[in-house]
Amino acid sequence: MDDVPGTDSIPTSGSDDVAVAISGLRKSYGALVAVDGIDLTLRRGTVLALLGPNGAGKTTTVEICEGFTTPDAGTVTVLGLDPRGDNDELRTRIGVMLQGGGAYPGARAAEMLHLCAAYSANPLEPDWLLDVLGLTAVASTPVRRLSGGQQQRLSLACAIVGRPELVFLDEPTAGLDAHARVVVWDLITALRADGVSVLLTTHMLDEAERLADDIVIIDAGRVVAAGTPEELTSRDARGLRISAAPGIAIADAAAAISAACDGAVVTGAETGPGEYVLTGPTTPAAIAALAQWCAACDVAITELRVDGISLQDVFLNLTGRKVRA
Ligand SMILES: Nc1ncnc2c1ncn2[C@@H]1O[C@H](COP(=O)(O)OP(=O)(O)OP(=O)(O)O)[C@@H](O)[C@H]1O
Repeated sequence: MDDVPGTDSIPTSGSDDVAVAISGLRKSYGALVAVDGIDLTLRRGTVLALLGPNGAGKTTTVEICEGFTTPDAGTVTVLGLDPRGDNDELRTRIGVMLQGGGAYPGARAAEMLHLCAAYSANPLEPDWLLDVLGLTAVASTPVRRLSGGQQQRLSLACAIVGRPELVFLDEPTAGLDAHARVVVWDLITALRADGVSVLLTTHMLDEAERLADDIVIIDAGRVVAAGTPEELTSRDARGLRISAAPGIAIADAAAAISAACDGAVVTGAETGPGEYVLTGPTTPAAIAALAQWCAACDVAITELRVDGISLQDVFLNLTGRKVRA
């Protein structure tokens, strides 16, 4: 994709190189603790992916940054400003893509985008954006008649048409087909290349791995891991993958390998029904210990591989496999 046209004028100056700084952030809804002491930093001109299972607190965190929700404790600065106290100034400098759109349902797609563009002193060309996002053919279709994926793309267009310095994208590719996902990924890459900072929430590990400079994994309102995609996946870069019956005591297998390998750190996870990964040593001693454990426990392995560890393995190891409410 071409660069976003005319983005030389995007202001990236500021007192520092931080777009979003969050420290000790907390938010509860009654007895439910949605955000439980989150710290994170989005560097200017980079993409940060906030990853987490359902209900982890991603949207709450982003809504606090956008000024829509008041935190109970902690500090948040966005482009050096207070999201609630300085909301009027921030509105002109940030772009927000909400889950579920936020457009006027009666307006036509192009009208909607032109309306969003009219709020900016120096907007992107709306018709160019419609074209890039594959929406030209539905430009005069009322928003309520657009498909879910078309509404999602229009929502993204509305978030970026005003040339924001910083854009919040809440699950930007949820519900999009494979072609549309790639278009959105290319657009996010082009925004980053033009100096725009992006805070992205996603469930899609491949999306985070592909787009993000930094990844923060949260679970139950807390940060459980943070780093570059490379840092997160090279922490335990290799492991043993096995296929066997679902539900075997993989933690016991991990303990057996650890005991045979001088107490090396070994973690076991079932990454899919009957599919397991044991992160840690892959030496002959580790494989022999695994085989001995299988023999002792009457576990039949149908496949054994020595493999690299993916972000999905790291994510499942950290957040478990239980489906969240
Ligand atoms: N306005 C609210 N009132 C009560 N509970 C809320 C409210 N908003 C969020 N929650 C709860 O706070 C927790 C965190 O929700 P949040 O939407 O931030 O999670 P998420 O990580 O974005 O989840 P998902 O991936 O499913 O969108 C959830 O248990 C949710 O039910």
